[in-house]
Amino acid sequence: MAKTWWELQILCEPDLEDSIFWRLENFGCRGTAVENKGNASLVRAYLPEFQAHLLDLAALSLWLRQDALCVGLTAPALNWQIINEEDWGTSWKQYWQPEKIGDRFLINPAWLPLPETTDRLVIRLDPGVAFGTGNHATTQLCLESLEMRMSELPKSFTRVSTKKEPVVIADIGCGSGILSIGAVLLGAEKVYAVDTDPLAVQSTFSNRALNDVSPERLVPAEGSVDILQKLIAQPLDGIVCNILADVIIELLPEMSAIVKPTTWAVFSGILLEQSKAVADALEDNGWIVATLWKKKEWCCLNVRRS
Ligand SMILES: C[S@@+](CC[C@H](N)C(=O)[O-])C[C@H]1O[C@@H](n2cnc3c(N)ncnc32)[C@H](O)[C@@H]1O
Repeated sequence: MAKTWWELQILCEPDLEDSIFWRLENFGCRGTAVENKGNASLVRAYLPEFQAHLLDLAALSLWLRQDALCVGLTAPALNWQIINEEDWGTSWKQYWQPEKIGDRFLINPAWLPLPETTDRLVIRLDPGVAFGTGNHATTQLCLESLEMRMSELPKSFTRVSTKKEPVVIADIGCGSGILSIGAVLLGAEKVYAVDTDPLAVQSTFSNRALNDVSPERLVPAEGSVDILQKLIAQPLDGIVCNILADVIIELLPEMSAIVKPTTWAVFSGILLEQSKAVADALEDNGWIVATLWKKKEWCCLNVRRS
């Protein structure tokens, strides 16, 4: 575990938030938060000190500048400082507030009290070092798609299943487990949550406990489609996969082994300009693209097997 961390502070135009989050995620940052500063946004992110040299931070600054100038926006200002282990966990938490997503979800940070009354499905989260606080457009698109897909399940369906035909889902690239927990709350009988990053798997385990989801209903595992092939007893009813477009395209052929003619899937992590390449790859691998939903520069493809 790192003893010291870089705290990065990026003051930017609000329209740049998503591309900055994505850059930071790829840079290896753990935990990002955003605060409104008048007409601007202040993005904070944290990275173990040993993972980046000053030169890397300078390069990051250049990338952020280029990303902004490419879309005709003002270059953001990046500042950094070193902070201690004890401080990093608490420093970004104070900027992360409960957030409603779609018609049915409320994301509640683990350290804040639950609302006294709500008609929403509450996902309690402490993402720790994993991606998935719910404030990224791609996560929101996936939750909204799951909501739409799974609204056919009986309204009375809750954690205690009474449903005759269980819905079994895989969350590929689970991060904090936010989509897996969302799927369980919407009525999935069982969700397999896989991620190649062991810290993400650890985070999904913790969030499973935090949301009182039983180990039978949410099964986290380190790996990708390969591990799913070993874990599942029968083909999946649904897949949700929020990873980068290139990774999705690479994983598609392997997915054929875990689906059946009625399987549906939600793919996100796709920039609008990459949507055609992903849609073509999906069709080449036996999927029918039903809808494309967009938010900011990101999109989500809702697809089905037949
Ligand atoms: C954008 S995050 C999504 C997290 C969460 N599902 C959400 O929607 O907020 C993508 C996750 O995919 C994981 N990942 C990257 N490549 C992967 C692969 N080939 N197989 C499985 N997971 C992968 C990363 O470690 C990361 O946690």
